[in-house]
Amino acid sequence: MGALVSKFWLMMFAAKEYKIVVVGLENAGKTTTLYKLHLGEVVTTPPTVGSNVEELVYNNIRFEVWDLAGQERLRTSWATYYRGTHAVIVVIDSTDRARISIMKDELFELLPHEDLQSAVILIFANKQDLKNAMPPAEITDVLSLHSIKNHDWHIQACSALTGDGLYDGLGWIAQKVSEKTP
Ligand SMILES: Nc1nc2c(ncn2[C@@H]2O[C@H](COP(=O)(O)OP(=O)(O)OP(=O)(O)O)[C@@H](O)[C@H]2O)c(=O)[nH]1
Ligand SMILES: [Mg+2]
Repeated sequence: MGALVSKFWLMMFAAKEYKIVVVGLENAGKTTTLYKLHLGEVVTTPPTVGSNVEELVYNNIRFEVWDLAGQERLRTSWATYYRGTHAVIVVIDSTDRARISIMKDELFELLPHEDLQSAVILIFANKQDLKNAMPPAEITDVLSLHSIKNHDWHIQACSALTGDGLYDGLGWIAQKVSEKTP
């Protein structure tokens, strides 16, 4: 009986873990975002090769967050992480006007992937602490976000350095995933 009860609680608890994958071009701020959320600190790391994974708890919801590598030769590995994903976070360097069209191509390549059909998409318009950052409305236009029809999406201005906006974005994901699987 005791074992049955603890299995029940384990299942209830386990049911509340959601998987997030974090993608974006190199230097966008994905790893900085992950560790600012995980540790509350800015951690300086070399460019990611492979991935980092950490658990975050927000509003009693557990997230397993996978921070992937953004360099061009490593982006082909993103799809190997998609299975079981509830949310994708796309981190944008809002100052990088030259390469945002590359991120648009990457975004529209990942959206139809079969493992992401029920995933919600959060775009972090990162580096808003810098003067020349594009505002979210401009990024929305350049990325043609309004043409996304099959996924819930949301854009959030943020700075992984100061932490501004990060929990607003995570809160949007928390709300969306718990609506889908109450
Ligand atoms: N000013 C500013 N700099 C940031 C911000 N977020 C990240 N950075 C800086 O951007 C650089 C790249 O950050 P990373 O988090 O390593 O970037 P990444 O997206 O993980 O890059 P890859 O691992 O190569 O894909 C670092 O020098 C960070 O300190 C931000 O919000 N504002
Ligand atoms: Mg990284």
